[in-house]
Amino acid sequence: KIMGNFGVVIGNEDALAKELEGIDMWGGIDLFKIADISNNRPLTSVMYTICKKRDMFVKFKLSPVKFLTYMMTLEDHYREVPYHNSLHAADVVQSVHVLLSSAALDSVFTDLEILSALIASAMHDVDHPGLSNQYHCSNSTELAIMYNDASVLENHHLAVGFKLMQQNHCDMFEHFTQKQWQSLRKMSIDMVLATDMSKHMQLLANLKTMVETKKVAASGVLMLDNYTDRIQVLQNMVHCADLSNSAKPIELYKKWVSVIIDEYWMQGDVERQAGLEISPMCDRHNTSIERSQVMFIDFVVHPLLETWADLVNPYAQEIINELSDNREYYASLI
Ligand SMILES: COc1ccc(-c2ccn(C[C@@H](O)CN3CCOCC3)n2)cc1OC1CCCC1
Ligand SMILES: [Zn+2]
Repeated sequence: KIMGNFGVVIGNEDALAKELEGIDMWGGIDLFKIADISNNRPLTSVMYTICKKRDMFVKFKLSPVKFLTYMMTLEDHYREVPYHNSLHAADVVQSVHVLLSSAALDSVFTDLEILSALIASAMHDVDHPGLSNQYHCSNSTELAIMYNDASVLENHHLAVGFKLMQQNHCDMFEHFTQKQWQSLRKMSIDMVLATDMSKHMQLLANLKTMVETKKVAASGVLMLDNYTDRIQVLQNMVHCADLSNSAKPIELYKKWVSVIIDEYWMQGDVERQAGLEISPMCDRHNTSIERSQVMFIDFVVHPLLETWADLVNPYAQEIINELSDNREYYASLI
């Protein structure tokens, strides 16, 4: 009875059903609660529910059993770190699902592009060690050597995510044509590599250019007529979802702040122990949580989400409003 209604076998399906009702809405689900009632399978249950809703099993002849076996294996390969665990992956999957549903993107993307964005989101931080790229490169760790200091973590997440697909009973894309497989793989790789924060400025610049030159059909949907434009919108969508905590309802946002700070401070402790320079905002003995959130919103999150809102205007205004309210909340605590 692996099938359950949400891909996971638990005692209380109806409690999970209740919690997942808001899955199509921005901030509509509480992943911390879903982790509790899904027997700590938030990623599997969210991904299964969304793919079911989007009829992906029929569209791509996916074996639900193989899909679930892969998703549970993928979820098992997320580490028990405070932030970059399967809860965060589930959050990014659900956020991408909502961003994809924006009216401005209505029937803009193909089913394969949508599936690729969901798969990329599900695997985008798998086996994250809770230590940053900077840490790996500064210390020439095994991963840094493996990937020559270039998007070290992101390359690792992709390698793990795709390697697991080759495992027994995990080959859910067995019915894909070579063309479909190559396309999904290339798009997923391009999206996950774009979650490297060192690519943020370049991604934002591309998005701004797209907004300035955007072509909109009479129906109001975006016109994207080449791979470069299409993948840039998908990359920015996943990147927005990855950094969207501060644009969610304040109670959820506060939970994300407490776990990301734990991870930053754990990294700072490792650096202090090793006599290394402590990374920005990672020193538990001198970080103002409120000030750093306000700065992160002002310098990173708001510029990105505001540009995204321009692209899909006016369908992301609620996200911008939520972000501004949350910024004021932390600014008032400084
Ligand atoms: C809810 O707040 C956040 C949500 C997500 C992130 C976030 C996502 C990816 N990153 C990048 C790090 O994975 C890499 N860093 C390099 C510096 O060392 C620590 C590791 N950070 C950050 C957040 O706040 C930070 C803590 C105070 C202000 C900024
Ligand atoms: Zn992430």
